[in-house]
Amino acid sequence: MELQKTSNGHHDLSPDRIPENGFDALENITEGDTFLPNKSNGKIETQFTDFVGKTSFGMSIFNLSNAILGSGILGLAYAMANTGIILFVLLLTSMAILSAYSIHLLLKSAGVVGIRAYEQLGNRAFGRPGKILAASIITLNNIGAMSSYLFIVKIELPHIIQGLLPDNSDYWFVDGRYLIIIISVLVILPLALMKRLGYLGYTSGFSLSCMVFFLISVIYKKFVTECPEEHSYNKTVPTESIYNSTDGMCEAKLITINPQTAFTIPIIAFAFVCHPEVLPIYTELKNPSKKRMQKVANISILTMFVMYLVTAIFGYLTFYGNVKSELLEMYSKKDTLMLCVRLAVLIAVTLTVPVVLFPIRRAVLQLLFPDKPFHWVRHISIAVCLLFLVNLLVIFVPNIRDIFGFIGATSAPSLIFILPGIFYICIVPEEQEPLKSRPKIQAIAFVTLGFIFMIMSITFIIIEWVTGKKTSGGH
Ligand SMILES: NC(=O)C[C@H](N)C(=O)O
Repeated sequence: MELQKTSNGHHDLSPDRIPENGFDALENITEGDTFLPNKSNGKIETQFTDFVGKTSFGMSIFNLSNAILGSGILGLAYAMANTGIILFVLLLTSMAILSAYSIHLLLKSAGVVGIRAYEQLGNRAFGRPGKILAASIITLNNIGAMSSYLFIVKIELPHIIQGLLPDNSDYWFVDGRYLIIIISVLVILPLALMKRLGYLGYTSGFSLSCMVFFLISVIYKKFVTECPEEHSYNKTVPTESIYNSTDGMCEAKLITINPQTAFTIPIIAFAFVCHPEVLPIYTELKNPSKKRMQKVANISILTMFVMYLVTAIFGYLTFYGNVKSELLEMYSKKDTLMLCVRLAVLIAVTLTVPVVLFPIRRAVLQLLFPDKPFHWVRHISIAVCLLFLVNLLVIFVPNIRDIFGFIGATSAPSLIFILPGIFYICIVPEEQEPLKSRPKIQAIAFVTLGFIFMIMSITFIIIEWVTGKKTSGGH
């Protein structure tokens, strides 16, 4: 059976298996006697005795690729414009490798104790506070992902409507702020009120096809679009190019640094987050073994790496220094092909919003009302509050870059680097790997790197926000 979407809006064990109000229920399954540590060949291996995964190797790759792929792809050309091609490729490659290493740490920790959910690793490492911490970071990440999806609606729906209108008049219904409220109330809320995700969980195939369609169009457009010499988007701070002496907006830079470079690592980190999905997908895998799951992860990461690189390069080589933090926004409103791409991406992200909302609500219910049975009032009010909060955020945040930046600098390094490293250090027993053994030292270095990324990114982003506001008086 295919997985359903979960923590970052992607895949989940079927709701029939994990009850709506379910972290503790999950904990009973995962940490009870359903997993039998099996000491064969002198190695401790844990088997999922209650559950036989049925998802094939290929389907698992598809599911994990879907978990990785999201709105992050739209920000990568902007990231490349602010680092230059070489620096970007180096950073993207490093993040892909580190992301695969992080999955190795998660799989190894999960293998020791037989756990199938990210939060449960937190529980195993630090008890309830660990579980609450992991759940809160996943929730923050999901709220960020949800906001970025809704932000795309805010930017793109007006473009689609304008593309269909004969004139360019500024009607109220081409204002993205009103449109997201309308879409939230008429489309997202009713879907979010369903008791179960049902078929919504299966939209992943559709989303992936939309993104492939987007990718092909971005490549095609590179060859038929002239670089806009004079674009309405004004850079407020001059670009300082190390490699090129001239500062033309229509030439490719190999290495460049400017204040917006601060957003590069967060955008790339955001784009690779899929880590809360890895263990549920592992549980569903047919003939599961760590090696097999690592292969699934490596292939998915490699595929997404190629997709990200191609999008960034062709997006950048179409618009060069003019490119905005949401690539789609750059294309002409009157272009029929791009109108179709916009529509496809828009439907995909709109359907993903309620799917991302479900796990957030589950976490909130679990944290605030742990032992209470299902109740419609709680179910509905949490969805309404979450949507209200995300709408407010999307209305007041001026740029999708700020969402990528904030989430990519806080929850993304925590989910990719800090938590998996710490879980590994705490969960893998000293007898098996002492603190001074190579794998543990590597894990410690990995956690440190995560903290460095986090502190560096947050500092640079705050500096950019403060100085950027001073020079431009807002955006
Ligand atoms: N936080 C996430 O789940 C982001 C996802 N990797 C994306 O690119 O949209």
